[in-house]
Amino acid sequence: MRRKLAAGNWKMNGTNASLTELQALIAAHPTPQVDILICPPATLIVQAAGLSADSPLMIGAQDCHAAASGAHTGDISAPMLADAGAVAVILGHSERRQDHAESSTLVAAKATAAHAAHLTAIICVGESLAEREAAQTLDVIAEHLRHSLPDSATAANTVIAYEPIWAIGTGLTPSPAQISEVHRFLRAELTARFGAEPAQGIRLLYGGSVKPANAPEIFALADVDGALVGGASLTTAEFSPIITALEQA
Ligand SMILES: O=C[C@H](O)COP(=O)(O)O
Repeated sequence: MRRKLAAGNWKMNGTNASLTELQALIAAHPTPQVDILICPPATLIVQAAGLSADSPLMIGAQDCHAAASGAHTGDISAPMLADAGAVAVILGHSERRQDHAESSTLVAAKATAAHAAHLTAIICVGESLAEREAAQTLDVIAEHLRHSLPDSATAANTVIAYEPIWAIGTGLTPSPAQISEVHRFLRAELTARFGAEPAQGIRLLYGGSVKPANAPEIFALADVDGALVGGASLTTAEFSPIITALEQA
């Protein structure tokens, strides 16, 4: 049985003042029936981890370097994130693939580093609108998955997030049939690579314009084990009902 996961990605948003939202979220969900993870910007990880230390809410990061330490100005390593209090790290988000030209091979190296630091790697895959319109969605997903996922991936240390690029921050979402098709495909690809039992345990998140209004329909789909939420994770008013919808799914 896969435990469901509501993950919030604050992206490049948030200052100390935003920690009041985190406090409110912790207070609103003292005994959640699902895992809750907030990935604030790196500058807030230490404070966020301190605030949530006595609660079930977990703190994650949004990226890490593939090396454990060294001359990489401006970068942060997986052991540093773990030391700061993070338990997970988002890797291969489309915004990093686009803004920083990150390849799937690099994502796999980062995931290997995350695993070595005992962080859960949340590995993102997803097609652009042009790729969907050219009927290349499953090919793109297969390529992302094959090359971004290291052999060290297990159900305990890896989560896959399907995020169609055209649905991120746009208010657009794929139809339930489109989400189901990709999640079914992801499960089949994982089964082919890792075997049925390990593949059954890996959680698959959907991400892209998840809001309180559409969360129940998305969470009702087979093989959707939760969500990676951007904009709606910034406030407790929006994220809390998404968590509740996941608990009730
Ligand atoms: O990591 C989160 C996703 O990019 C989704 O962002 P969004 O919920 O603002 O569309």
